[in-house]
Amino acid sequence: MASILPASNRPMRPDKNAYEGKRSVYVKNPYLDAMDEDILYHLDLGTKTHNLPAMFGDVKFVCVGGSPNRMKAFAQFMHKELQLEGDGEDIEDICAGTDRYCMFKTGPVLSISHGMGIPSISIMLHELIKLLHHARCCDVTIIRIGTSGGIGIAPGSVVITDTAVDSFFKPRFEQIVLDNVVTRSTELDKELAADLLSCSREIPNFPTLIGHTMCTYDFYEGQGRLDGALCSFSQEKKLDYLRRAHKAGVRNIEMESTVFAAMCGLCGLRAAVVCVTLLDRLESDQINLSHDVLVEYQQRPQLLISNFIKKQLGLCSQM
Ligand SMILES: O=P(O)(O)O[C@H]1O[C@H](CO)[C@@H](O)[C@H]1O
Ligand SMILES: O=c1cc[nH]c(=O)[nH]1
Repeated sequence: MASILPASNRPMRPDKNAYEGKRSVYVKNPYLDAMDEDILYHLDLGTKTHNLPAMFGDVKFVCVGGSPNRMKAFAQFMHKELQLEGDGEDIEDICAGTDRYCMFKTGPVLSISHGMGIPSISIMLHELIKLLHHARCCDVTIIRIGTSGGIGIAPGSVVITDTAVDSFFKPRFEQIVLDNVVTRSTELDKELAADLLSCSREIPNFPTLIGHTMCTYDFYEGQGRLDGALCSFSQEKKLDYLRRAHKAGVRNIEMESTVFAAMCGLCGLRAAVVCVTLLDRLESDQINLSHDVLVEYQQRPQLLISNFIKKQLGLCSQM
């Protein structure tokens, strides 16, 4: 397997301490500057049709997650938490002209849906990162707030990812570029993860841990489930695989973290992945939580991130 990390693909970490000084959002594409216009097709935005610096120049926090409703609810929640004018209920979808993704802005917080899986989030990230670049944003923190399957931990636990790993438990994301395999690092910002963990400690009854997150290309066979339309392995093989994953430090499984970590790292974004676990995969495959429990679990990463953002903005007394 080719393992290529050319100089132009190495992470750009311009500042020693990410919390000090200005940190720009980088695009790593020599062709972009020469383009007369950049149409962000899947976001229904563009450099000629929209004044991106005016619309987005003040963005400091970007939160992404699979579901449009979750990301709208998060934007409305943040609106209230930041005590912005109005009740936020009528918040507008900036990407209403497309039904691929939805995007909401409340103060310095942007909330965007990315759909399910690596190809879907990858397209959104290309256009989001270009948007942040065109808008001349700096010091942006990006956080994926998602759901996942836990391994050996109680459902409802929140996992803050230190490193995203692939299905072989390796900290890498393999992107096919033309007919080459380009391997990119999936390290996330350790200082940010530690800050999020300490923030979680201030919320009562809030089980949180730091661990590796495994990112797969599929929800069923790809995550070792026995309940898909296809299954070509035994219960014993499934448990052996999940136990090996646990031994390698994996505490949860989802479907976007490797490409998220790789792209954000390369483009100078301080990034974190915070996912609640919906079940313990050593116990079951089916998600049979009641609607209310599911909603409450999905709110956990939102609550943590809202507290974190408020602290970063100096709106909380504790930090
Ligand atoms: O909760 P979200 O953000 O959708 O993410 C997780 O849920 C989906 C599968 O149900 C996958 O996209 C997985 O990564
Ligand atoms: O088991 C799970 C639950 C949520 N999301 C996943 O990708 N896997």
